[in-house]
Amino acid sequence: MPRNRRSRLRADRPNPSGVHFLVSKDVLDTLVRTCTPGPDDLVLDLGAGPGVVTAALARTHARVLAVERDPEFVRTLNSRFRHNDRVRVIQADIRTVALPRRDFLVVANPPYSLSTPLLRRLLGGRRPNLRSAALTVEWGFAKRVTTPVPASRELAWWASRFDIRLVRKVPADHFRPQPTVDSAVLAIRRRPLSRTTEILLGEILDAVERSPYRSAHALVRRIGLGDARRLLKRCDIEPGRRAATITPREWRRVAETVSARLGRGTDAV
Ligand SMILES: C[S@@+](CC[C@H](N)C(=O)[O-])C[C@H]1O[C@@H](n2cnc3c(N)ncnc32)[C@H](O)[C@@H]1O
Repeated sequence: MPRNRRSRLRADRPNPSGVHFLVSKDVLDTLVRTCTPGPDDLVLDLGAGPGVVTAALARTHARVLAVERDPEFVRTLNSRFRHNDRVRVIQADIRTVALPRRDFLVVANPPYSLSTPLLRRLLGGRRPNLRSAALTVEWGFAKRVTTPVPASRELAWWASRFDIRLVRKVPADHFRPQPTVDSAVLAIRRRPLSRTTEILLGEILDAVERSPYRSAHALVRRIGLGDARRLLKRCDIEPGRRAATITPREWRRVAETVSARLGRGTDAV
């Protein structure tokens, strides 16, 4: 049977689990290049399947942790990487598997149904050890998490602590079976921030969630961050703007400015 007919048949097979395997070398290269792991890095492939991403990561000489729930795939992975002591296979659920206590990277094509719980785990914790990630996600999800003014407090929190960038669109035919929607490669990079900035940012985002229609000036004054008008001007934010229109990056600048002021022990903004 001609090759394209065979793959068309595979693509047409019902896929109740919603699992889509990557069949594009180009996308695989993009995923790896986005994170550029090296021999000193620890990289997680979450939802490793038969190991196409794991194999690409192994070629970078990074230490690789392949996490997979399905026992059959785990057997395949163990057999495929049995001679590579830089690759460890773990049979576990990516929603609960213990995350490394040291800095790590994630390069993966995880199940799309788990995109939100996964990002919640990777980006949402108090002191995230995730340094950077390259993930495939549904196109709509990618748009939601990269919009400049996120729709929820949780998305704003992620965006204020990490650079989240849409690297490229990935057409459905880059997977087997084909998903019903297009996908995207998402790049995520941690932006370190001090504990004080983190606390201030949390307070600001809480206040925005409570009072999205309040002006930035009224909101900052209510939180008690000093001379609100001066602080906002210094951060290039028009004080009359509605709180909900201000980007997480701009709020982060406000929190950093206040934090730096507190660090110097002076009230001057
Ligand atoms: C989209 S497939 C990707 C497989 C492979 N990474 C690839 O790109 O070809 C997702 C994989 O995650 C696995 N999986 C689904 N739910 C999981 C979970 N909760 N924990 C761990 N693995 C899971 C599936 O068995 C499947 O192998």
